[in-house]
Amino acid sequence: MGTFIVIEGIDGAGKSTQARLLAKWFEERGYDVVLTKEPTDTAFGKLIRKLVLTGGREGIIDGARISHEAEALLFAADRAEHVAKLIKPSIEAGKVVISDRYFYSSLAYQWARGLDLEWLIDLNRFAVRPDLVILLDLPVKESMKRINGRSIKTEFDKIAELQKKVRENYLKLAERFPEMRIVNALASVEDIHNDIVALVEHELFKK
Ligand SMILES: Nc1ncnc2c1ncn2[C@@H]1O[C@H](COP(=O)(O)OP(=O)(O)O)[C@@H](O)[C@H]1O
Ligand SMILES: Cc1cn([C@H]2C[C@H](O)[C@@H](COP(=O)(O)OP(=O)(O)O)O2)c(=O)[nH]c1=O
Repeated sequence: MGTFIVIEGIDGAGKSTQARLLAKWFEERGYDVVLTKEPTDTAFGKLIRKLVLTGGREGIIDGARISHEAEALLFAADRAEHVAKLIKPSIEAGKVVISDRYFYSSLAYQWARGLDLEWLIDLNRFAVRPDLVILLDLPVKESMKRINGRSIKTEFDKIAELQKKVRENYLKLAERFPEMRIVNALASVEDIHNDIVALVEHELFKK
């Protein structure tokens, strides 16, 4: 059996940067690595980008934004395909799977949208549990600085407010899910990478 590692955190926390570095670290040690992300690049992911992640007309059906419940179901559908077609087969083939976001994103974000946490957990029960989840934690102000210049999808303050709630949710989830480990993402890229490697070595190779 392979290994399944997930990187989580608010937008701009450094997930994709660290996922890439961790993938390289495993590759240099001879592992067969699958680096992947959610939302995926499949038709489901494209539908999410069209219906959920745009502030424009595309996210509107019959004059109203799509509901938060429909959002949660779209993310779950995308994830179901991701698990069935890529994650499960890769783990079974003995590979190291590294995913930039997973169902913890649905819990943190859709919960922040006001949906019921227990419903979200039930909805995502099909999703195989990772061996390790790295939660990159940093203040929203810092993440905002990092993504400044990226296309802002809605009004800035509203995003900051949502991200604050999402950050708090992640920290609460880390108390509930023992596979989640908090890493201080305020450090340099290199220091964070070293912290992640130390966790991987400690958590996955201790036996
Ligand atoms: N530790 C860090 N310190 C400063 N800037 C960083 C750090 N890690 C990543 N960045 C930069 O911040 C931005 C967001 O990083 P990224 O890895 O894309 O985050 P995410 O995938 O979580 O949205 C990028 O421009 C990246 O180069
Ligand atoms: C996977 C997932 C992401 N999201 C949110 C987090 C991000 O703000 C947004 C898009 O993720 P992001 O990582 O920014 O992907 P991309 O850069 O490809 O658009 O979707 C959820 O709300 N629920 C989920 O289940």
